[in-house]
Amino acid sequence: MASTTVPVPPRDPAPARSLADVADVLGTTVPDTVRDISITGVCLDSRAVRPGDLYAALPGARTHGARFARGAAELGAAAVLTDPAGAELAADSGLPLVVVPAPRELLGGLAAWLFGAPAEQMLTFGVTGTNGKTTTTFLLDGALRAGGRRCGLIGTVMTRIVDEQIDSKRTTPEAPDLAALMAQMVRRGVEVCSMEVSSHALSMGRVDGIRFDVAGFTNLSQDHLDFHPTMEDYFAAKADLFTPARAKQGVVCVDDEWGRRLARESGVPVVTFTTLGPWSSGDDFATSSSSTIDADWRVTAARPHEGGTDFVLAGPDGVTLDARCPLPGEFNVANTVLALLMLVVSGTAPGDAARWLAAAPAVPGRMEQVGLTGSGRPLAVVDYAHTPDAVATALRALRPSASGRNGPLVVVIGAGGDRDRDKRPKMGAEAARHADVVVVTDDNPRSEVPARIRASVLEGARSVNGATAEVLEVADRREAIATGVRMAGPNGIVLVAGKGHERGQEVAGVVHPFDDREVLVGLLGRPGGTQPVPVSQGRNR
Ligand SMILES: CC(=O)N[C@H]1[C@@H](OP(=O)(O)OP(=O)(O)OC[C@H]2O[C@@H](n3ccc(=O)[nH]c3=O)[C@H](O)[C@@H]2O)O[C@H](CO)[C@@H](O)[C@@H]1O[C@H](C)C(=O)N[C@@H](C)C(=O)N[C@H](CCC(=O)O)C(=O)O
Ligand SMILES: Nc1ncnc2c1ncn2[C@@H]1O[C@H](COP(=O)(O)OP(=O)(O)OP(=O)(O)O)[C@@H](O)[C@H]1O
Ligand SMILES: N[C@H](CCC[C@H](N)C(=O)O)C(=O)O
Repeated sequence: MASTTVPVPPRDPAPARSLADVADVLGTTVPDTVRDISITGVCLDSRAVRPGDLYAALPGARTHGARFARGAAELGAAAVLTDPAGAELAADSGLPLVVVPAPRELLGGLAAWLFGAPAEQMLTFGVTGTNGKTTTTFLLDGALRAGGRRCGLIGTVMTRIVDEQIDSKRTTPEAPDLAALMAQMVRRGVEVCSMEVSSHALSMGRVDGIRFDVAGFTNLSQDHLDFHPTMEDYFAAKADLFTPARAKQGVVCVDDEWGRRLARESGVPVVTFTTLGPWSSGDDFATSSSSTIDADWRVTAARPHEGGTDFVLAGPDGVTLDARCPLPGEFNVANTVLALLMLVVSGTAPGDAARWLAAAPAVPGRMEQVGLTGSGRPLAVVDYAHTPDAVATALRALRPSASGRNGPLVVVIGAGGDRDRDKRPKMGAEAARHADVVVVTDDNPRSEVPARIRASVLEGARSVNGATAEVLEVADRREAIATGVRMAGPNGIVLVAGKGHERGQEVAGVVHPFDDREVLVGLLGRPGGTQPVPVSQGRNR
């Protein structure tokens, strides 16, 4: 089906409610003089207010939204919801104020109420974890489409309502936008919504007011330690999705210790699975029975092939299922099993789920082969690896292909500014451990000094004992990619990591158009269409 793209999320007005009713839902009251004011929406960004909105003026890390109440009034806001500090700041806006101690905590419930609890009118899948959320939601969405369902998708790469594509501002939208989006989905007959649930979203109440039919957990490894003080806090944020207020049931990958802990501590019933075992690449299925991890389902055999992996999944009561991961990279088997079991626990027959998943399309910017290869050109792959674990995972997945081609494995890598500083040297170190050549460059420096970020990545790359990788610094990303292509040579592989589907490079508050894939196409030429990368996968953990 052809897709259309619109620049901003669609938002229909909500059914009109009186300000008195709104205040009542928030557990407070408003003066009689303003009780009949009509509210037809809620918005927490003064710049996006529409006539009739309740402007939620929230305190933040950088500023207080109440400072922008006058701007909201100019755009037609009908009233302001804020806290006592905001009430003072918003006093000159001329708008009626609804004042509560912690407005962010009430926003999700309010938005859900205003829009008629849209999440309850669809089947909802929520996926969390450090890596794999986008991939798993795309797999769910692709499978359900293959099964003929009308679908909605919300995540980092895009938001989609049936066949309409909308750019995503972030991984998980703020609660008012989410409720409005879901109301649109319901209006357009969406039966199933698959969405990513970031730890920021869970911590900041963006999914309050939604109780997912099935929650899924991929894995946990270091990221976002700028926002979460510790890994423990990061885990707690993710684990919160597995509580009765947020989900009815869950599926948990127990390949890592965090997943095993989540399975033990989950507040909702969960089905667990592991993909670990001595199965490995090769022409024949290698079987495994020795994994000691306790899990309801396990991958017992696997056979990688061009563009994916066929595998056998064994479940309770001796059930076995032949399934296919339609994406390259062994790590995608875990994402596929997660999607498969989320479908199964929601009532899809296992055989149907496996068949539909095998037909799911590739995910933009995830292990995506770009540009022409052969005739003196290397194999170029764009991947969104932007954590130490993902960098290692992506490079491990490509190593067998590099060996097969008898060429070097080159990675072009940077780390984002205004994000977890501690992950930078670790990303550099993983790059040096798993690649032959590391080209360190910029990746959205944002407000930081780019050279300092690069220095941190370089420091990690150069500190690995015994690593033989050649480490280069090329500040300009376009030039760095060209260097990576050159260094890979005709037999090598160049992995351009970190930006995946992104179409901009954010420097000092300005987003400059930039797409790794376009740069590679410029260097290597455009094939008939992008295909999944033909990695011959070995064990890559
Ligand atoms: C840490 C974080 O997530 N912060 C988000 C949070 O910021 P904040 O509460 O500190 O707000 P602030 O910037 O101080 O502003 C205060 C209030 O004034 C409002 N405001 C501000 C300026 C203005 O002109 N008008 C206006 O109304 C803002 O909307 C906000 O409500 O609320 C803001 C309003 O929605 C978000 O823009 C901001 O996201 C920032 C930009 C961000 O980069 N978030 C990223 C890290 C994020 O959320 N990422 C996760 C994915 C992570 C993953 O990879 O797993 C995501 O779900 O996207
Ligand atoms: N199950 C997995 N285990 C380890 N690494 C993975 C897994 N799935 C994906 N990755 C790696 O992580 C990168 C990001 O994958 P994906 O976009 O699916 O994750 P995400 O959780 O949505 O990330 P983000 O929250 O930053 O959007 C991929 O490009 C790949 O390198
Ligand atoms: N969702 C992640 C994406 C990071 C991607 C990378 N390109 C960067 O800018 O750090 C974040 O916002 O931290």
